[in-house]
Amino acid sequence: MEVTARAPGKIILSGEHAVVHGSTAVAASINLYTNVTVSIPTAGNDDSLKLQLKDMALEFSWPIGRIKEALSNLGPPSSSTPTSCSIESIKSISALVEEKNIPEAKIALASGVSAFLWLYTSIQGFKPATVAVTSELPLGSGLGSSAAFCVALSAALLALSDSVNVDKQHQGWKMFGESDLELLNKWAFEGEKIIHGKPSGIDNTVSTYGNMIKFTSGNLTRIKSNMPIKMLVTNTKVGRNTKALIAGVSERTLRHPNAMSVVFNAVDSISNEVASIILSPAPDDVSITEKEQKLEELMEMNQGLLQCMGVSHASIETVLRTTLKYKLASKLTGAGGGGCVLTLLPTLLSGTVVDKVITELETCGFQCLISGIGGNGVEICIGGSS
Ligand SMILES: Nc1ncnc2c1ncn2[C@@H]1O[C@H](COP(=O)(O)OP(=O)(O)O)[C@@H](O)[C@H]1O
Ligand SMILES: C[C@@](O)(CCOP(=O)(O)O)CC(=O)O
Ligand SMILES: [Mg+2]
Repeated sequence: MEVTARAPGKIILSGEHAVVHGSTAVAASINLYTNVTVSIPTAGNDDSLKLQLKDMALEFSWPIGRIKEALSNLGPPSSSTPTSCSIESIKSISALVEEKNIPEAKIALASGVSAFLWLYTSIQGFKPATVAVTSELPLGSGLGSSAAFCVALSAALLALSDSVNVDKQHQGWKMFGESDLELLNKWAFEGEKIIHGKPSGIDNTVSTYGNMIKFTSGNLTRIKSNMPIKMLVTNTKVGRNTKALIAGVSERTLRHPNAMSVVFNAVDSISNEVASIILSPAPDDVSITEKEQKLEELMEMNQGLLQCMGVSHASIETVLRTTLKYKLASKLTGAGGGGCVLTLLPTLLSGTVVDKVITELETCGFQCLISGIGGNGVEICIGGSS
């Protein structure tokens, strides 16, 4: 039996980090996906669990007996009850990951492999399987690869469990029903906790549901955009770690609680305004231009507040300076500290200017892409035979 799931990455239009502290944020899915295929053998003598990270040509394999021994404290799997990984289980899982001697240059993968082991054993138990992963998303760049990985993995694993109802006859990509989406989003959040430390849940939620969402304290409101939004995404290619950046903001908050609370409140107002601008009707080009100008100003304000939180970076500042030469507004997206920067491309901006700004950014060594935003969330495709 084989199931493939694909889940999109995301951009955060406003509110990253502050959303971890209860402020509102606005995010949209992008048309770059992570694919996870889970193959469960029906018979045979291969008694191991394999994780193949195809893009990196890496394979990790554990004898099922070894996993059982390490996680002997786990009861039978309960796929309908999302459970947090205890400190004891995370220690056992870390030991299983350490045995694989991940090369130092790729050690950031360790948290993803740990999340994999937790989601797999919690949903499927101690069954042998091969899990293959590919991704169009750059890892650790602010486009939510960690959430897309957890969402696609949870979807494929749940599709093979008794907890969700999937039409096994249906050919091609299909979506889950509303209650199944809620369940898989909760599982993905448990995986994201292992990777991010203290996630807000916005990334797994937008990857699960797709489109555009407003998110506050675990609650989502779907947003139907009333204007075309075109974003240039510039990857500075400066590596960083979301978990460390979130922890840094929390430490700053402990040192300066009053000042940071004002910063988070300002971000909350910005995100609510961003959402209402996107939602409000725009009957003609003039009103679209007015809305774009307001969004640009709010992006600049949000970027200033992200600097206050200490998550900007010299490479991000270079992108800001470069795009400003063309009168374009930018802000970092995701955790910052490097990673990706968003630049709003107004509808009436000429293609020549877009080409010029991209050329100049690429000359600095950055990578640019114009992503489609607001597509479907997670989807699955049943394949193979039982
Ligand atoms: N396709 C994948 N395969 C394995 N691990 C992944 C994959 N995608 C993401 N991860 C895990 O998520 C981490 C990146 O997450 P994070 O630092 O939150 O950045 P982002 O979510 O912005 O890409 C990776 O270092 C890895 O541990
Ligand atoms: C910084 C944060 O707001 C977004 C992190 O996004 P990413 O992992 O950098 O793609 C954290 C979170 O909301 O969980
Ligand atoms: Mg992440």
